[in-house]
Amino acid sequence: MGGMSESTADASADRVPGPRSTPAASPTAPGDASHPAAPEPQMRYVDLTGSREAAGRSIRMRDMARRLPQLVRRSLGLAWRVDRRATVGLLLCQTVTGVMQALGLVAIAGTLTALLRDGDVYHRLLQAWPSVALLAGAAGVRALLGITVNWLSSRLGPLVSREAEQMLLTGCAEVELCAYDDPDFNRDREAADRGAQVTGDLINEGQDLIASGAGFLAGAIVLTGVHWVLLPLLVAASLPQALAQVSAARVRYLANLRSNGDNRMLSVLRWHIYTKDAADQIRAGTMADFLSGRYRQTVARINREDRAAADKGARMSLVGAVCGGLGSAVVWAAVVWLLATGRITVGHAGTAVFALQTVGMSVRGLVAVGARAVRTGLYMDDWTGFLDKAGGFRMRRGPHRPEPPRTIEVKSVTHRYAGKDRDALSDVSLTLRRGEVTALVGFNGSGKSTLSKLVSGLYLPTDGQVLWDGVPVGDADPRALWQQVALVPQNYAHWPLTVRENVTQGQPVARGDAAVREACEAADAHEVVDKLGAGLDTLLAREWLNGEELSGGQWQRIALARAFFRQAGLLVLDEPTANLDPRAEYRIFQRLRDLARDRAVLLVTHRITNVAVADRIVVLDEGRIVQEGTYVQLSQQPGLFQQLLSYQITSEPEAGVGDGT
Ligand SMILES: Nc1ncnc2c1ncn2[C@@H]1O[C@H](COP(=O)(O)OP(=O)(O)OP(=O)(O)O)[C@@H](O)[C@H]1O
Repeated sequence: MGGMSESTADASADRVPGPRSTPAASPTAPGDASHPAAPEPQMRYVDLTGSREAAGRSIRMRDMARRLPQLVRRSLGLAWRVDRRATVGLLLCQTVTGVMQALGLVAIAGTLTALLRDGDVYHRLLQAWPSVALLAGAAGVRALLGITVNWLSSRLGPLVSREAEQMLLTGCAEVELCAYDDPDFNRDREAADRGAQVTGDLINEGQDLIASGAGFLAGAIVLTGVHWVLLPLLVAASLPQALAQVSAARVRYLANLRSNGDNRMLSVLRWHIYTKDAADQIRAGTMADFLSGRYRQTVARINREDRAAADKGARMSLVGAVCGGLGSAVVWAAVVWLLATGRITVGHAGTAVFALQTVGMSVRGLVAVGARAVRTGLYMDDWTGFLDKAGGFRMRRGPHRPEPPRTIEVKSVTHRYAGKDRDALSDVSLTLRRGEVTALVGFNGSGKSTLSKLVSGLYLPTDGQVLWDGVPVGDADPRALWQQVALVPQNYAHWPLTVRENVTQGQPVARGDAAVREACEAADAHEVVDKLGAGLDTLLAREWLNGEELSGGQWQRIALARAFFRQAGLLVLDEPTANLDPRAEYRIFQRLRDLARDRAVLLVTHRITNVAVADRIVVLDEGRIVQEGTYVQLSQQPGLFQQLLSYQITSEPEAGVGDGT
């Protein structure tokens, strides 16, 4: 088959690439390595593969025949999207290859007919040479075209995969934040990620299908020209082998699907074992043996599935090959019979031999590549399905473009996370005002961070309303709304970018570095920057070339500078001083009043002694507001605030005393 790309022969096409994203979930039922006698729970990630299992079961001859033209169109569509000229080049090459194949077969007939004629050898050779020249020329052109097809396909494949990844990244940025709390969304996103990785494979597979199709057509035309009975006979003889290949492909796909949860588990374990995040705890906790044991157990389960699928596939292929062999014997017997009964000449019989080989190879190629393309198509369905509906969570909010808010009203808001059986917030009402600092305090899990995310429009409430100057956040254009939000979340990002980019978040302002330095000073991050080798140009990533690593508190100062840099009408600080030393913490709290002059500030903190800076303190307990007032009012009122205050005064008698400079 001219033009069939090298990847066709690559057995690695059976691989199922694991999800590459940072795992969001953590193992849920760790065993106890110190008590090997205790039965170890078989921890596995749940993987709901119902619909994909059904799709996998559809890898049958009929479905495959229906899907193949769609897949070729899809592969060409993708190629067209990234490089039109290369796509046209590929199609041209494949068409010419098919024509050359047919010409080659015709030339064989001409050569054999000339050579087998009566007369002297010299005369016969003279008559045969134009056909021999055509045969050699066609073979040479096909070889060249094959190389060109490989070259163009291998250029297009990676481009297509990168494009598919880009589309996925864009798709992910367009979903509601709550999507990430939904297990179905996370599973679909991982599946889509894997689909994006294999999109490039479809280019090669599409080309191989076209090449096989062209080879089949060329051989079929020539074979029918020799005698009409040969083609249907050959196709019928190839069927058992084709069926066996398709069944083996289905078995492998379903085995991969069954190992999906385990593959995800492996990627989670790999991430924890490889990366720096947990490296200290793996060592100090002597967890290496436990983790690699868990890894081995999971791999063993996957291997068992793979082995069973390989054995079953091999058995099917064997039966197919035996039936195929018998079928071929029938076809060859037919050729001999046609020759013996004078229905075809010796020259035609010779042509039939070559045409039979061409058609047989093409049919086998069509089935083998077809089965693989259908499997690739199923993975790609995960990708396109996800893009079409962004996992069902695409943001659909209104067009309103908010100004810096004067008031933000939270009106009887109730919020429940996906899959939870209780509300994180119940019937909460409060108003934030420009020029005021509002503090949220309460025990862990009382709903403070949830409320701050609702106020920022990151989540939309399950019930009730959050109104920015009277307009529900759901009616606002999310990008325009978030341009008015400066947020320091509890877990702020350590972007592997320069200090400048970390502060500007890639959105510099006209005042340039002067504004960046001002924000750094307000957050006490200037002390950090001054000590860095390249100042604002320093790359904050140790593993990277020329990068520098910051301490936890230094990172928090950068995160604060990031928020102070942003010209936004709402400043949300969720535990902004958790990692700061007492002096830095004191300074930040002192600056809050200044910052609140032209914006609304929402402060979430456990530093009860420091919330005196707030104009109003809201005390949350189990998702409900239980107290509200000034520091003086609440500290004199019996209730939860007094209780929280008493714990902190006992444990932090010195907090908030002087700046010590
Ligand atoms: N993404 C989420 N998905 C599901 N449940 C969540 C999620 N985030 C928080 N919760 C639940 O909502 C409740 C409130 O959590 P929230 O983070 O708002 O509390 P918090 O007061 O900020 O706690 P902390 O002081 O520990 O930061 C908790 O019961 C928590 O388990």
